[in-house]
Amino acid sequence: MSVKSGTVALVGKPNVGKSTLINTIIGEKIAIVSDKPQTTRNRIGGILTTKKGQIVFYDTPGIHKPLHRLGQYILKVATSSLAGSDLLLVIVDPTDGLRESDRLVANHVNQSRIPVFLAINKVDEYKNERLLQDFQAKAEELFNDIRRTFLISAKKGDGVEELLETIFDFLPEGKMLFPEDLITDRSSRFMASEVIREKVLQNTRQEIPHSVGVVVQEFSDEGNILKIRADVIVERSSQKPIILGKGGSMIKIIGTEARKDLEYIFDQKIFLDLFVKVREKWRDKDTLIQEFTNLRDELQ
Ligand SMILES: Nc1nc2c(ncn2[C@@H]2O[C@H](COP(=O)(O)OP(=O)(O)OP(=O)(O)O)[C@@H](O)[C@H]2O)c(=O)[nH]1
Repeated sequence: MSVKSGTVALVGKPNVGKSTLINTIIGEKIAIVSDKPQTTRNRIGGILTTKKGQIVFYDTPGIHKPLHRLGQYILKVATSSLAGSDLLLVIVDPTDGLRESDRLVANHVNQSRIPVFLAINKVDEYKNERLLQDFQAKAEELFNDIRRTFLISAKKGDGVEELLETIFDFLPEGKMLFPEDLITDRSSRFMASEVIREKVLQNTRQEIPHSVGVVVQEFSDEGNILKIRADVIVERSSQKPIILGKGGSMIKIIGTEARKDLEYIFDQKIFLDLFVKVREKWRDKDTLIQEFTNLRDELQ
């Protein structure tokens, strides 16, 4: 029997809901989510397999103006993820409006000459119909090759079913690209480092979230327990006490929340040990960026 298959890159400025949508589509946590822009640093594949076929969705970092070397790398991952996709799913956020950063996204998308589906996300928070129509018209003007526009809520799942059906209809006939029980192209080790980083992002403020890298030093399955030891890297010594918290209270919260999520994801008991380390200005040093962000493979 023939099936439909192809790759779809989720594209948009930071914070529009790309990672939330990929998690809703796959029905599992594939990509971490926070209310801070530039949460996603890597290209992360989420694999949807149904009777109709298989779609590989790529969550990409938000397209933005880079402020440091790490930002340049992340932008490169975001823009190079577009190439080779069968379809771009561009996400815009009416609660934030259209900004310069959406125009930056449109430049990259239009240059790619890949067909576009436009998803207007967070409609659960944006109920005024006239304003929404206005927003939709302005967003559609930005992109050259829009085939369809959808109003969705990635968080609540509204409109997502119709979106998926239409993507399947659009994709060519082909063969399954991955084994049918696989839901991501990322390793368990990668997931562990991302979930730890998510908990840092969710529990800290201002510049801390963006200054953090996570390196998994040990990941060993000891039968009845999965042992994970990881370093949380910050870029200034003044940031270390903030991550540790009073008497170690903050790192304890981060560790407990990460352990609970990882136990759910891996369906296994986990022993998680976290260490906070300082590497001055790591976000501006090439070798340290590759070491602390899992970007090494993507940038080759
Ligand atoms: N109300 C509402 N909030 C949403 C929806 N989708 C995402 N959000 C919120 O928007 C914020 C950003 O979501 P993410 O999924 O991390 O966004 P992203 O586009 O992947 O962000 P980057 O990694 O920075 O590129 C989070 O606080 C989400 O909970 C939605 O449909 N409705």
